Amino acid sequence: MSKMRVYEYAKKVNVSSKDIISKLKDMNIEVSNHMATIEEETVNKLDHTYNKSTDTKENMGTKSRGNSPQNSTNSVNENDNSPSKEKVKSAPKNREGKKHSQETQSKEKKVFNNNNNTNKKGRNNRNNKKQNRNVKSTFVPTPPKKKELPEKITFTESLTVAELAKKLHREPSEVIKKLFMLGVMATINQDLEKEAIELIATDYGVEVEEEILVDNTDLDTYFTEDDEGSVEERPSVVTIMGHVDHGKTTLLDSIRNTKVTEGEAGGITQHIGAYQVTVDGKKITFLDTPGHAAFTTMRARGAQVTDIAIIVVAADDGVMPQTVEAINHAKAAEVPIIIAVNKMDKEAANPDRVMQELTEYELVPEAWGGDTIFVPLSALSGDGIDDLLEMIVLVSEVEELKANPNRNAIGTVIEAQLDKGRGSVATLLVQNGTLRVGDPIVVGNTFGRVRAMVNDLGRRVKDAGPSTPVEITGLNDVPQAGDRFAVLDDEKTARAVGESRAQQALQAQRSEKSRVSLDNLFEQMKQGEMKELNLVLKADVQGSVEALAASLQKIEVEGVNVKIIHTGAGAINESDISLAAASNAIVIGFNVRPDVNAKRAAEAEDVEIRLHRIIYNVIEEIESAMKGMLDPEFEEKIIGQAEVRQTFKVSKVGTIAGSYVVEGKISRDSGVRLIRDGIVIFEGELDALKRFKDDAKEVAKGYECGITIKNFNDIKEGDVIEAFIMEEIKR
Ligand SMILES: Nc1nc2c(ncn2[C@@H]2O[C@H](COP(=O)(O)OP(=O)(O)OP(=O)(O)O)[C@@H](O)[C@H]2O)c(=O)[nH]1
Repeated sequence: MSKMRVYEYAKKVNVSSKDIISKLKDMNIEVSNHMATIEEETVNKLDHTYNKSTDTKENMGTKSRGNSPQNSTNSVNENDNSPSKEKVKSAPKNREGKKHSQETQSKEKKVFNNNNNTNKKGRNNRNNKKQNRNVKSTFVPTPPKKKELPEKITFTESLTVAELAKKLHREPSEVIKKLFMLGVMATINQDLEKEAIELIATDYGVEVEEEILVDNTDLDTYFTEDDEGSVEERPSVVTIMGHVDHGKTTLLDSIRNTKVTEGEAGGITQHIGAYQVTVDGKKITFLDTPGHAAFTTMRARGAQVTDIAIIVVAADDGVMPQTVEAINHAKAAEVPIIIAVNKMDKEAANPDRVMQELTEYELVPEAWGGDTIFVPLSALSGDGIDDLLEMIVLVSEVEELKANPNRNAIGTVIEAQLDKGRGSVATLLVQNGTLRVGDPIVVGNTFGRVRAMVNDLGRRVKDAGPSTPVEITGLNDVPQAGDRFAVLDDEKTARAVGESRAQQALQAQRSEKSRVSLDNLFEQMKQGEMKELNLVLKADVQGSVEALAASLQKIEVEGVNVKIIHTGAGAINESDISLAAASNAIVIGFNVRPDVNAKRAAEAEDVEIRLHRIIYNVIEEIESAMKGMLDPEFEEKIIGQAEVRQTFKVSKVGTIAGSYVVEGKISRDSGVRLIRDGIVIFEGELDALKRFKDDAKEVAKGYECGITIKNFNDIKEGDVIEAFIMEEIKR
């Protein structure tokens, strides 16, 4: 027998082409469709099968379809020597088949009729079994390589076609075909969108689930909401703001002195950046850094720690620029405002004026029909402070401030610094949960285990609940004020998260670094016409760093702004220098010195280090440095005049003005103006300046010269040629 086409053979043995294709597939012979040619050898094999089973053909065509799966299985069991037993048992094929028949059969008939239609195959498998049973010890087709479909696949974000195929235990080509049928054109390495993945999986009848990656290095993920049932009332956190000298510090001190010791007999207050007082059995937490700079710095870092803002206004001074700033900061943060009208003991005190002025900022006292609380007091004498505290308690109650003490602590860094004896010391404000000694913790880009906790009275404590400020030790590095912290379940995770956060921060710093490389600096300047002065700031304590940074960032010299690329507490180290070197920055040390390695590196890399002890000096120095690096400003200076006495027209050269220098000099590189009857006719550049036949660099007063002007020939006798240069003005 010779070669023949599938349909011819099907006709010959009186079965459908589809059956033949399936049969061939079972024999591991791929044919594309019913027109495909089958080799003689294959024909022989088929003959072998079909001839032997011609007596069962009837069964093949009809009965097998009617067979219950049970029968089918039984029939196989009878004929156990066949490897196809496993195949029959493979349930997913049925599942897959069912899916197909329901959803995509019609489509598949068009495209997958060649080899992929498992529905048909399933039926044929059963046919095979039937044959195998009836035709014992005949040719047994090798089982196809297809593996079972998985029950379920998962993916994160996306999968390539190849990855999806692998997960489905299918050939990529098969998946590509399916995608094509579903209207998606894809190549093997193409990333598939979620919809496409779901479409394919559903088509195979495989469950699919997208796994959302939780980035455990993002501290946000730990700042979760608590359910209603688990939260309890917590103390409010209060910030005091106001204009210079209106009495913020005095107020903070007098509250602390009168109240802290009252509650905690014998306690010696300790400055840790925040303290708590007890009023009518309720606690209030005060942030101890007066002024809105700290408040804003924290807010800028995404830390919302303040619940209530007290704005101090001196009754003898009234609303001042920083009062307004403070109001705006509080409003921007959407925290309730209480106005403390201070210095009421003073004769010049005029609380009505304060109230009047504040109405402009929508802060209207209750007595005047508004809802702003005004408390007249004297921070100095202590009068009215109790009223203020009562009002704070009242507002806290209205605000319904709640937290869940029974969870891992989360919160914000109030202050942090490097202590010679204790290492990294950080004041944390617990905002939710309870912080305990021994807790594994991630603080900003640092990590550790809470070694010791000290409260605002300098006492060691074992735990700290919501709204409590505590100073902790045990971190691997100094975090920054405004950094957030979270307690993790175990130290290993804390370390991993902390380390990877530090790494990320470093990378972010590096990428920032590469933004101001020599390669793109010019481009940047050209685009934004903006120059930046990069600075690395190091100071003894984090507080000074922040103060310094805030002041420096305020410096404005036209067109140039300060960019602080790195700050930190502690000595200037080698990494500061390498960062500065890479980003063309100046290093400023405030009350700190470079260590030996840093000194060496700075010399090698030619990095400038500026050491200061007074903030004002730093600012002044930077300001003048910035002025120096501005584009120079130019001023025009007239250097001379020449009278045109004669003109010569020379082809190719143009008009040559035979001139006489009447004043100053004319130089080769000067700009020129042609003046006729006192009117400037033309302004441009000198083209050539000659003395007789020779080029001259400059021609002084009293000498004759030949002048040509670039792109200008309309020169007449009697014209005046004025020469000028642009001179740089020193700032
Ligand atoms: N008479 C009187 N003087 C007060 C009162 N409160 C504060 N002062 C005085 O006002 C001056 C400034 O007070 P501070 O508490 O330093 O003011 P501040 O707002 O903290 O000032 P900065 O820290 O410079 O922003 C000090 O001399 C205080 O003694 C008060 O209630 N009555």
